[in-house]
Amino acid sequence: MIVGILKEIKHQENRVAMTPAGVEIMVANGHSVLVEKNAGAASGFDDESYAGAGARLVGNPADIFADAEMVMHVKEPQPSEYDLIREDQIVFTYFHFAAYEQLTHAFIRTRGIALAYETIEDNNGGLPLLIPMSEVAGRMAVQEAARYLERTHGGRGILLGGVTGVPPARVLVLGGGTVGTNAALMACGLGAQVDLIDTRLDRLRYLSATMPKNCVPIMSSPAIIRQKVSEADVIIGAVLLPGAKTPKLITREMVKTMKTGSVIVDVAIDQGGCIETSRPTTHDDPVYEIDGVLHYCVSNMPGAVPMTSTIALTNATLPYALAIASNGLLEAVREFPEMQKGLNIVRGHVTCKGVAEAFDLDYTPVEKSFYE
Ligand SMILES: NC(=O)C1=CN([C@@H]2O[C@H](COP(=O)(O)OP(=O)(O)OC[C@H]3O[C@@H](n4cnc5c(N)ncnc54)[C@H](O)[C@@H]3O)[C@@H](O)[C@H]2O)C=CC1
Ligand SMILES: CC(=O)C(=O)O
Repeated sequence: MIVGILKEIKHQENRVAMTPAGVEIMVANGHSVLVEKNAGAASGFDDESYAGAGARLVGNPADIFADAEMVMHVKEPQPSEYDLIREDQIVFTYFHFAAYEQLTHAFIRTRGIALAYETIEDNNGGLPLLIPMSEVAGRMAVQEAARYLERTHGGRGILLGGVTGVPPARVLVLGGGTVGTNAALMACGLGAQVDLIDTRLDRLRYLSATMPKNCVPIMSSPAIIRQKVSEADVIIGAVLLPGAKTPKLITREMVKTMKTGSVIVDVAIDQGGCIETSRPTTHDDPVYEIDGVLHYCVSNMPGAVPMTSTIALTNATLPYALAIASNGLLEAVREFPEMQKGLNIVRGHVTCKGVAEAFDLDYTPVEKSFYE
């Protein structure tokens, strides 16, 4: 198969969809890999290393869209790319359609095949292509919160861990999945007092048994969230309903009860965010203030640490990309059944229930979409 690796064009996105080591494996398996010039530069991979791995370097993204049967990105296609996507072309990337109505309608019109990293889901509810970036974003969330709590960055002027005789900051983490657990571990490591909220009793039981003593796993309810919000110095939003728009668990009224200079990091912003006052921001201008509370809502946080993130992402995506290239999409889905849930839009049909519900569109089961 001809596989295309595009340079990211989303603002301040520095990752790339495949490392030279990944390209070498694709080429060794008989595939042609087209890599856009400079695609890996910000992740520390120069054009020579891609050429050395057997890639053909291409100057113009339009040529990659024209030749490749599957194109790989990190983030969602941008408006300048919509018209380049061809019917039946596989686009393998993070889409987060439920948060982007314009992108959803544009992709439907292309009649291409959208295979979304973030909704590939195994039988146990695991999200193998979201996990590595959620690990990065969860860990980063605490770094960012610590930075913006500093007075010099507009925050309350407190240290997450406190010091002898001075209490630590209180951190509220909404969602005890990958982002939430990684954030809680980092905050605990720095000495903060952490409340970690989730809806799943079995998950809470596991977290109670494995998390440090300064982390308290708690069952989610509007009442407990209301109480904990008013006590928190930091809130980290890490809730997910795969494929769907994130529920708003914290209202503007609740944000008003927070202390001046406290910090919200809404990591879940890529699916719409779980706090009513959240709106997407960029690495250039990551923070804004509402009712005295700083909001950090960058929708591509791992893009700030591309050398770590690009390798972690390729480690997870490569087996799937290789299976598609070697055996075709349908056979690859038979080999890795979790990929079926990754198919969000197929030949003009919305095949992900969460996306259909977000925009009141017709839902078509994947099996039907290939034959209509
Ligand atoms: N902004 C960024 O750069 C990045 C954002 N993300 C996003 O972070 C979000 C979380 O991702 P993961 O941790 O991987 O998902 P996950 O599926 O591992 O965890 C989500 C957790 O939310 C819990 N949950 C659902 N409803 C809840 C409720 N009402 N109250 C409390 N908890 C609830 C679930 O039980 C689950 O444990 C996703 O939207 C993901 O796309 C991930 C990576 C980077
Ligand atoms: C998960 C995601 O959207 C990201 O890593 O940017």
